[in-house]
Amino acid sequence: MSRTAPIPVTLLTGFLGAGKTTLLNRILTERHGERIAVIENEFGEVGVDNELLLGSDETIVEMNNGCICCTVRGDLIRILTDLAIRREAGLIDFARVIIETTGLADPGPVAQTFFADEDVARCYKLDAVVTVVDAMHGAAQLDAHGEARAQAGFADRLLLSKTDLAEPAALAALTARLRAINPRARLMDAPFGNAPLDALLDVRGFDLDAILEVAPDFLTSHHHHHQDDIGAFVFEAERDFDGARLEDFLGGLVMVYGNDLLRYKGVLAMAGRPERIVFQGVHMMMGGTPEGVWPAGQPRRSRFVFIGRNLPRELLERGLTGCLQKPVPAAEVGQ
Ligand SMILES: Nc1nc2c(ncn2[C@@H]2O[C@H](COP(=O)(O)OP(=O)(O)OP(=O)(O)O)[C@@H](O)[C@H]2O)c(=O)[nH]1
Repeated sequence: MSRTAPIPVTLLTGFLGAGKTTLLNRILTERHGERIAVIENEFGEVGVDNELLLGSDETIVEMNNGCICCTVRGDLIRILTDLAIRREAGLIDFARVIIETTGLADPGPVAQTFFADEDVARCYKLDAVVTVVDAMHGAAQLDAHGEARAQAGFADRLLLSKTDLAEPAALAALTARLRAINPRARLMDAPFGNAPLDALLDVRGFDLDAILEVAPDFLTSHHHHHQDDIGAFVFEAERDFDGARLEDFLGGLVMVYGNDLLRYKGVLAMAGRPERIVFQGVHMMMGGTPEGVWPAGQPRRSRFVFIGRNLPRELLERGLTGCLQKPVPAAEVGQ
């Protein structure tokens, strides 16, 4: 299909909330003079990350109907093939692809696609697996989740985010542990995605022989099972949130469920605030920042995604609905 050089692909991975989108935004907004096609895979059926990406004139393809490492691997092949065809026809232009996986993806099967599918292998070459590790929550994530260990094990680059928040002793212990899991990868501090671009792109790092050494069944294994108790809950609303009530509710929620709330994020409409409020949370750490305005002529529609273990869905539904501004009674409308 392709007569030109294979297109380099960077696989950006890391556990839920590690800082993948933050790093991606850093890459997209840096003046590197290159067009990048981005494939975003999110865990909930409704995505938020595409709204958080800054370099919006890039080609961005969303994959939200399943996790890239299992159910939607066929979609990934179709998307990659379609991008290559459109590029060759001169309809779009990009020099490389960055795939941001869900925080629960095992990068192994995704990397496998670049060797196992003929069309993909002809048009693309996997340049590197870049894994972001949260310096604050990383050790607990490595303990609890096989996916976090696989992400570290497959990495060509290990980037430590949130080094600004971690205790030096904990940081040293995590660094030693990552080096033991994956001595092959170059490891560096990258608070807020701050790492030199030339250390991330054109790494020519993905080494099939090295991978076959640590994962001999890499080219043949297909099955990956997510922990069944981890799920996503999506809440959408067209009434604004009451800021004080939302703060109270989320404060109480994380006190009780913080351990199991792996990740929550949203783009929210708050009463009295004209801007969109981007809300981010990982376990008990959360915060909101104003980011951009709502598109003119469209409803201020909030979208909130929670990812966690045994999520209290009913409580979330009731609690969040209770944080919305009360509807104006019909009798008062037009008075
Ligand atoms: N203090 C601090 N916060 C960070 C750093 N990197 C990322 N964050 C914050 O951590 C939160 C999660 O960051 P994201 O970049 O959205 O993480 P992600 O890996 O894309 O998350 P998911 O894709 O939802 O799993 C956001 O609130 C970021 O601002 C860092 O180095 N230091």
